[in-house]
Amino acid sequence: MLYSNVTPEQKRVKLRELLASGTVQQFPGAFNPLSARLIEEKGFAGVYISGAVLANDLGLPDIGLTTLTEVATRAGQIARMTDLPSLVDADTGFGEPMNVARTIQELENAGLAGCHIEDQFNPKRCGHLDGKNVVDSDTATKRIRAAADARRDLNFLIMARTDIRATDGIQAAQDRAKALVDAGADAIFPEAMADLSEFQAIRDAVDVPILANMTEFGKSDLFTVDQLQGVGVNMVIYPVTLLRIAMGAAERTLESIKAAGTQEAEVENMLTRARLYELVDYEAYNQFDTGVFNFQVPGVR
Ligand SMILES: C[C@](O)(C(=O)O)[C@H](CC(=O)O)C(=O)O
Ligand SMILES: [Mg+2]
Repeated sequence: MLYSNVTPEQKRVKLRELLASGTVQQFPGAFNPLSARLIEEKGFAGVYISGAVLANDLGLPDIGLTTLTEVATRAGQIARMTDLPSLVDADTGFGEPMNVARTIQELENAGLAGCHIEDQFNPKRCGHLDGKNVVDSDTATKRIRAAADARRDLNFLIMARTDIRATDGIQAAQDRAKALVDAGADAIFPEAMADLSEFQAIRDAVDVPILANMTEFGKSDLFTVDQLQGVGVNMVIYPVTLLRIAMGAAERTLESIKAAGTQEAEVENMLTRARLYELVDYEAYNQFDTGVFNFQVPGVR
């Protein structure tokens, strides 16, 4: 009932264990708190909270318009609804190193297990689009050092994302990954890898866990868990997948209602009322104090 009873500290320990397991851990992107429940129920290892989804959900493009407050608030709402560890996309960390330090503490306060901070210039771009720019190594490593020093829970995961592959190639990505690890990064997110051999190149360059971003319509093919396991990847995210599929269904349904004058044909594709109640654990609320409350809805389907 209400929120997860697993503490943020426990979730951070869990995330560390998952990343040390030697097998690829799948983190689908939750587009709202309820979808995090679904991700947990279906047996995934953890929940990813995408900056693109957060921005797009507000009707905005993913170009660094969202604020720390918006991201920490929404990520906290998602994280508290699941027992799983949640990793959030903190974009460029919302400013200079001191802002990055505050970002980390706010995300700790919001109950996240970790976050990633990237080396793009502001305004940032989607990592799979052309025309993005990266900061120099000094600026990038200062961001990560500030992040690592700011945490009060040493298990809060600081993942450094580098977008440098697109601008300077895979060798530069290897060098940048090494520098970010030296600056205190616990894990590396090499963005927009062209193929599996590039993930292998990053694996060869650093000893920390690495993440694969399997976003659709991007620069990378959609590799399977087995393929990613083969090149030493530790964690895979499907950041925008659930939002894309949900919005696709919403669009088709609106068209269908418009054309048919009723949603009747779409009902079979819907989450039923009973299933929705199950996901929000309606029954537990009923049990809370049956003497005072009685929310029973007999025969719900
Ligand atoms: C992972 C990512 O940073 C995100 O915000 O989810 C995006 C995903 C996308 O736009 O498809 C990215 O820059 O790759
Ligand atoms: Mg992002």
